[in-house]
Amino acid sequence: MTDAKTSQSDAAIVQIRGLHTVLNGKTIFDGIDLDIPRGKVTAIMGPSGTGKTTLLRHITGQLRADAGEIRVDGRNVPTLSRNALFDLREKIGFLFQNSALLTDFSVFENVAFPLRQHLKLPEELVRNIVLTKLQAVGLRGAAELMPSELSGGMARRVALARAMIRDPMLILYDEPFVGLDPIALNQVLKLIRMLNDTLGITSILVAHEFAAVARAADLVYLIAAGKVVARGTPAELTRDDSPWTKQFFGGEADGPVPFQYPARDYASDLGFPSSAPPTGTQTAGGRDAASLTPSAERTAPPSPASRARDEGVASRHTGPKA
Ligand SMILES: Nc1ncnc2c1ncn2[C@@H]1O[C@H](COP(=O)(O)OP(=O)(O)OP(=O)(O)O)[C@@H](O)[C@H]1O
Repeated sequence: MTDAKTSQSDAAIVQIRGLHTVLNGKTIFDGIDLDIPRGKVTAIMGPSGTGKTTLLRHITGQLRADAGEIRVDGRNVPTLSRNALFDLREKIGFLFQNSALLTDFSVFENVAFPLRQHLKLPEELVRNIVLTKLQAVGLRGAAELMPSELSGGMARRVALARAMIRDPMLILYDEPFVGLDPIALNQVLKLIRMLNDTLGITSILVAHEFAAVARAADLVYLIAAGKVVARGTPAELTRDDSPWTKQFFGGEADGPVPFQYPARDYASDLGFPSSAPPTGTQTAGGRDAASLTPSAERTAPPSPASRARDEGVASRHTGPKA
């Protein structure tokens, strides 16, 4: 695992220790430790379904962990009262991939919404704050447009203005680049970096696009199979040659990231006697936490049942391939 000069525990705004999460019987996190350095852009990457959004939900206290500490700005989130949690969330901005704009409200009213919802400010002040944020994302001139009149990239930037409206200490971006053309993607990317630096906030960026992440992030965590499998600057991860980083950043179909979603033994699912050993707790990556060996390193010949499970192509009529 690589290391990064940028992260030190004492500078971390988010500190996660020993995080364990099981959802629907599936282990999503199997003892994760993670530090998000203050004032930096940290990317969380990993295969689909590995728990990146779940991690964001832990940070905001929307989802309780089965075990572990999640400290945000020094406060242990799982132990916070309802009011303390509410106070904490006031300091966190969110940007989701679908932008989540209110379709019946103008751009101006969408951005003003969090101010109007929580604070009783004079209208002139609301107007100044909203226009300042819209100016920062380049859309002051679009203040009177409705969401249906915006391109995907513009909608994302409006959502970004709304996420910043209350000057958060931390912004969480959940796949902010999805569906954007290269120009819009680069605009959002530049904004994430620029707002982080000029406003002195901390950003957590969940994204799949490594080329974009490499340009915006100071630090990258790669999560897979319930664990942090790599951590470092984008340059460090590019050089890292562990099977996880090679497969994930090389976009290769084969490697430790399994193709199959965790499932019961294939042969017994098809009504044949099972020759597979009993499986332990499945991780989000779909493999037992204790058996993260890349497939190339497995030495024993596969049993018919495990071959059928790996290949996943046998039909109900022919049964698993022998
Ligand atoms: N509330 C829930 N109850 C049960 N299972 C859940 C719940 N939320 C998420 N999961 C499961 O947890 C796993 C992780 O989901 P999550 O959305 O965090 O993954 P992700 O890494 O963000 O995926 P993607 O990159 O595809 O968005 C998935 O297998 C999902 O089905």
